[in-house]
Amino acid sequence: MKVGIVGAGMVGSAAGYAIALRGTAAQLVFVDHRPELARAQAEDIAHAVPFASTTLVSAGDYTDLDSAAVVILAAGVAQKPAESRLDLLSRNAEVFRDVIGRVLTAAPEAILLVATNPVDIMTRIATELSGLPPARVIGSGTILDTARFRHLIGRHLGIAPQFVHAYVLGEHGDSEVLAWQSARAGGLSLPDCAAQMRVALTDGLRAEIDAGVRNAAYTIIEGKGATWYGIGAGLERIVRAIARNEQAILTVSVVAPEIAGQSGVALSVPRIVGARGVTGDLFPDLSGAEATALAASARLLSDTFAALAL
Ligand SMILES: NC(=O)C1=CN([C@@H]2O[C@H](COP(=O)(O)OP(=O)(O)OC[C@H]3O[C@@H](n4cnc5c(N)ncnc54)[C@H](O)[C@@H]3O)[C@@H](O)[C@H]2O)C=CC1
Ligand SMILES: CC(=O)C(=O)O
Repeated sequence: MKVGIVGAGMVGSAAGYAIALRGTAAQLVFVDHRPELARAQAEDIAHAVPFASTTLVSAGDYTDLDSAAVVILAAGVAQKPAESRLDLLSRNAEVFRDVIGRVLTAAPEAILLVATNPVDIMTRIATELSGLPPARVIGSGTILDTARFRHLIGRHLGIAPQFVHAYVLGEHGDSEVLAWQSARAGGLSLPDCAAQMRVALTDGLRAEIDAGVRNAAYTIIEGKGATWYGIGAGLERIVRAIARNEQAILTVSVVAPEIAGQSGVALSVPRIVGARGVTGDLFPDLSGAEATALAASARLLSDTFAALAL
């Protein structure tokens, strides 16, 4: 399978590195409006391949995306310290107006995988600009927030995060919703698992985990200017689900006819991902407060999109 990556900065290159190390794609092509950056990233990542896989890594222009099955969109500006993801919207909408048509001319059959922030609204914009069915325009959504949630729960309980089933829903951003009610580990609810592992799961501890997930990007950006490893691995995970037609359950963002009281909004719930893109949604049990917060998150995304003159 051929994968294209438009935007060869920190996120695009981290995704490409993860894909090349795991051999998820047979061929990987970087495109950037700074061609020298795309070339340098491709060359650097190609030098990792002999240690790991047989992925052919190159840089090119849009025409080199021909026959790509997936194109990752990681082009645009990223947050500076104290900026929110929503602050990036008008600048990155402009980038997508430049990029989407060119990608589809070269690779009309591709699934678009959006990473650029604010990712939910950029997914909605990419869906509108491309005219593709929503199943084929997938935002990375809260895949990263879900990983952060599983990491913190697993660390607290003393179990590997792969065995924690807990999801972050809604916006990939400040209004996201940690779905505690449905979270499980080892077939147990979290309170039961915590009791059997003899660890406390107090309200204070839940609040600490909530803040750790919600504020992770701000803390990391404060420390090193941007985040890239987590999302790079998350993007590889989505590409793998498509490449292997896994029907994996991942929290990704697609435009839905109606969700959490809003129509046409893109936000994350657990979704089934395979070769045809997203083919189904799952709705975890939510507490009353979680359902209210999800509706508020959907409303925020809907209102922000409506305020954007496309
Ligand atoms: N979805 C998620 O969970 C995450 C999303 N992000 C987002 O990913 C995006 C990229 O972040 P970084 O890689 O850190 O930024 P970066 O600045 O390192 O890379 C962005 C790249 O886009 C390129 N670019 C800009 N305009 C372009 C255009 N019109 N055509 C082609 N290429 C263009 C730039 O030359 C640059 O190489 C940001 O919007 C950031 O907020 C970052 C982390 C996590
Ligand atoms: C930057 C960003 O969206 C994140 O790390 O969550």
